[in-house]
Amino acid sequence: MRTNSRRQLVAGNWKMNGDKALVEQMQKQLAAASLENMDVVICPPFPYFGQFDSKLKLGSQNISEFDSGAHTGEVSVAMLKEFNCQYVIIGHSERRADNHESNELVALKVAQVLKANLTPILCVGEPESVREDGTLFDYIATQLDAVLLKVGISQFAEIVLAYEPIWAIGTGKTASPAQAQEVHAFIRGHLAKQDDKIAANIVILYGGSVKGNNAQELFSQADVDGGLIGGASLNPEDFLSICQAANQ
Ligand SMILES: O=C[C@H](O)COP(=O)(O)O
Repeated sequence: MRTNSRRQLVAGNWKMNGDKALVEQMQKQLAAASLENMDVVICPPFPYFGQFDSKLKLGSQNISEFDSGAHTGEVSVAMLKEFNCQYVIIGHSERRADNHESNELVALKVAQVLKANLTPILCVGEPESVREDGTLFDYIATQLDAVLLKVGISQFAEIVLAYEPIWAIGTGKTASPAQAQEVHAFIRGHLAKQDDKIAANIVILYGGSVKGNNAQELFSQADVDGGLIGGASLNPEDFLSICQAANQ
C-alpha cells in the first residue's frame, strides 16, 4: 500500500520490437483490465503510432532536438502531438551508447519536449563499472545536473524520471529492491536540495529486468513509483501483471 500521494506509472518501452498484431493484442488486454489507480504508457516504434486508439497513453522512445527541417530520419515533437503522444523517453542508455547522446544533448531534448508541453521520461543510470568503483552517486548527479542546468528545477515538476542501472537492462539481473530504493532516494534528495516540494512529488520509475514476479516488491519501495519496462512489455500478460502490481 502506498504511503505517498504520487500516482504510479508503468511505461512499456518496446524498443525496436513488436508488430501490428502485438498492438492489437496489447490494446485488447489493457482495455479489459481495471487499472484505475495508476497510469499506463506504451512506447512503440513510430510506425505503429497511428494504430493505437485514444484509450491508451502513447509515448515516444526518442525525439529530435530540432523543430523541423533538414534532419533526415528524425521526428519532431509537433509530429508526436498529431498522434496524441504525451510522453517521450529521453536519454535511454541504449541511445546514449548507440547514438552517442551526451548529457548536454539529452538536456536539449528534454527542453524541446517541455516546450511542446509533453512529458519527458528522463532516464539516468550507471554501468556496472561505475557501481563497482564507488562513483555511482556522482555519476547519477552529473546526469541530472546537465538537465537541471538547462531547464531549471521548476521544470522538473513536469518531468518523470527513470532510474535504469545499465547492468540490469535486458540481463535478467534486476537491482534488488533495496538497491533501487537507495538510488531513488538519492535522486529525490539531490532534487530536494533545490526544491523540496518538486522532489517530493516527482515520479521516479525503476527500469531493468522488471517482470510480473518482481514488480510488486520493487514498486512497494518508498521512492519507487512504477517502472519502465522493456522485455516484459512485449508480452501482454506479463505487462498486465506488472501494471496490476502498480495499481495496488
Ligand atoms: O526501457 C526499458 C529498460 O531498458 C528495461 O529493459 P528490460 O525490462 O528489458 O530490462
